[in-house]
Amino acid sequence: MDFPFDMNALFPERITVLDNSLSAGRRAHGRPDPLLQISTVIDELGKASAKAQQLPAPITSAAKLQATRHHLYLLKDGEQNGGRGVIVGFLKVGYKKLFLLDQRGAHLETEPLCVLDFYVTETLQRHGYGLQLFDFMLKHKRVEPEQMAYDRPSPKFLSFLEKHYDLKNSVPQVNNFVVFSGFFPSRSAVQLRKVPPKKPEGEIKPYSLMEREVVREEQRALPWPFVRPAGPPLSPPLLPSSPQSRCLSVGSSPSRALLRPAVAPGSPSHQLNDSCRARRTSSLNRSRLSFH
Ligand SMILES: CC(=O)SCCNC(=O)CCNC(=O)[C@H](O)C(C)(C)COP(=O)(O)OP(=O)(O)OC[C@H]1O[C@@H](n2cnc3c(N)ncnc32)[C@H](O)[C@@H]1OP(=O)(O)O
Repeated sequence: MDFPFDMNALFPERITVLDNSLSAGRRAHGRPDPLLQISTVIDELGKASAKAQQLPAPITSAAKLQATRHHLYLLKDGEQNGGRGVIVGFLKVGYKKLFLLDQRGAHLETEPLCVLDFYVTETLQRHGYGLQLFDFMLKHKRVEPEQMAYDRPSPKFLSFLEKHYDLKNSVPQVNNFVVFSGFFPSRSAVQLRKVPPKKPEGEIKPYSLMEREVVREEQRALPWPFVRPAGPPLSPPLLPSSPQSRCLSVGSSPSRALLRPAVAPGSPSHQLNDSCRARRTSSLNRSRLSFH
């Protein structure tokens, strides 16, 4: 991806780590970083990533990065574009409070580092750039791939994780985060706490909101399970098979959702949870067949 300005001047390093300051590190001649140009790069990458993943709206933008404590790793090839450099791709990570199910189905409160967005320019995919970005991030964050959670990984990303890090056995969840079998034993007691049996309402957030779900939530007036008033939907309804389709339970905002008690097998809620789990699993299976 090339831009009408010099990437090498903007991003001195091959891989730049950006946080909410959007500072690329160098302050040429005492002047601040050209924030506008950096913002343009992030916004365009976010749009390209959303398009590649068929998301309704970007989950990465300069404004979103400024508003969070996420880290964005940006990879350039400094020799392309007549020596001005091109942006190859990016990887965005951040810590999230998540309620996850371990292998035995017990709810656990966790706060892992999550991969939230990941994109390499179409023409440069399968050249090892994604691996360079990911390896850099692992070292920078001092984390192992199996200790991380993955926010609705795409088929390509699942293939990437299996190929490079041998991550293939995911532990079923009721939200759309994916964790692999090494996740639970490898976490320290501090990072992984078993959920106490009872907590005051509102304190526990059962299913954490995904970045990409927030995009949809921002367009909604009322959270599930409240029924929307009559009138046209604010965003198009999702087909069960569409890439944006979600388990309804994930749509509950963490700031609004309450921990629901266990439900009896056969009850409507139980069936809903089952159908959500089945849908995610089937979507993972389906996605493995649909690489192109
Ligand atoms: C939580 C999330 O962020 S989910 C969103 C992930 N992002 C996307 O799906 C956007 C589109 N895809 C991409 O941008 C890239 O393919 C990435 C970021 C997933 C991987 O980056 P790359 O530079 O292509 O990865 P890299 O070259 O290091 O590794 C290649 C491996 O990735 C996987 N992969 C990459 N592209 C593809 C593809 N088109 N089809 C299937 N697998 C692919 C394969 O395992 C591939 O190995 P192979 O070529 O031997 O089959």
